[in-house]
Amino acid sequence: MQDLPAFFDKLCSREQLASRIAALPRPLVFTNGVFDILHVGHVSYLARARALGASLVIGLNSDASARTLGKGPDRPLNREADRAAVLAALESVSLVALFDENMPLELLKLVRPDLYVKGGDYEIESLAETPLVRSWGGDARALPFIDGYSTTSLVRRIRG
Ligand SMILES: Nc1ncnc2c1ncn2[C@@H]1O[C@H](COP(=O)(O)OP(=O)(O)OP(=O)(O)O)[C@@H](O)[C@H]1O
Ligand SMILES: O=P(O)(O)O[C@@H]1O[C@H]([C@H](O)CO)[C@@H](O)[C@H](O)[C@@H]1O
Repeated sequence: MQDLPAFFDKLCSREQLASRIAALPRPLVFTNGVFDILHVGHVSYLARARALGASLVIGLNSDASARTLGKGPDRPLNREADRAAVLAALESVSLVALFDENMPLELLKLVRPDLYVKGGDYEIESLAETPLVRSWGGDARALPFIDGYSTTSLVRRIRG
């Protein structure tokens, strides 16, 4: 594709990560997920996350990684490059980096965010990410869950 929109610059390879992270304003907020079909729960959550800092980095599960999470045999429906581009188009998002592991721990060690967030569908104190981020003086917080919105329920409705 030629003449890509500017938001494609927010997609970041592992090789570029250190220099791109160093250039972002702090405090830096980090979250991760699959974000298969974007919905109002996601975009509200990401806007709230961004408002807690000066930049927001997304760790995005690769397709291979997402397939291990038990969301269904045909998930993710959107490929990683497409999920990354949709997130990058959001004003709230500063950078999107893929991760291939089951959990984003190696990526977190490279980014070293000031704040780690997940939605209220997670018990933040029980996540392995929480003590890791606190080990360098950062913190972790759960953000409000907006009831009635999930990719899985959307897929069920579309399929009748
Ligand atoms: N309705 C919602 N309100 C607030 N945050 C949400 C909501 N849905 C998802 N999130 C957050 O967005 C991030 C990505 O979530 P995820 O991709 O699992 O969305 P999902 O819609 O729950 O998908 P799925 O149904 O496939 O599990 C997670 O950190 C999650 O906590
Ligand atoms: O989109 P999801 O399913 O909310 O994202 C998952 O979050 C997990 C969480 O960080 C607990 O460790 C993570 O391990 C998984 O790889 C997905 O990103």
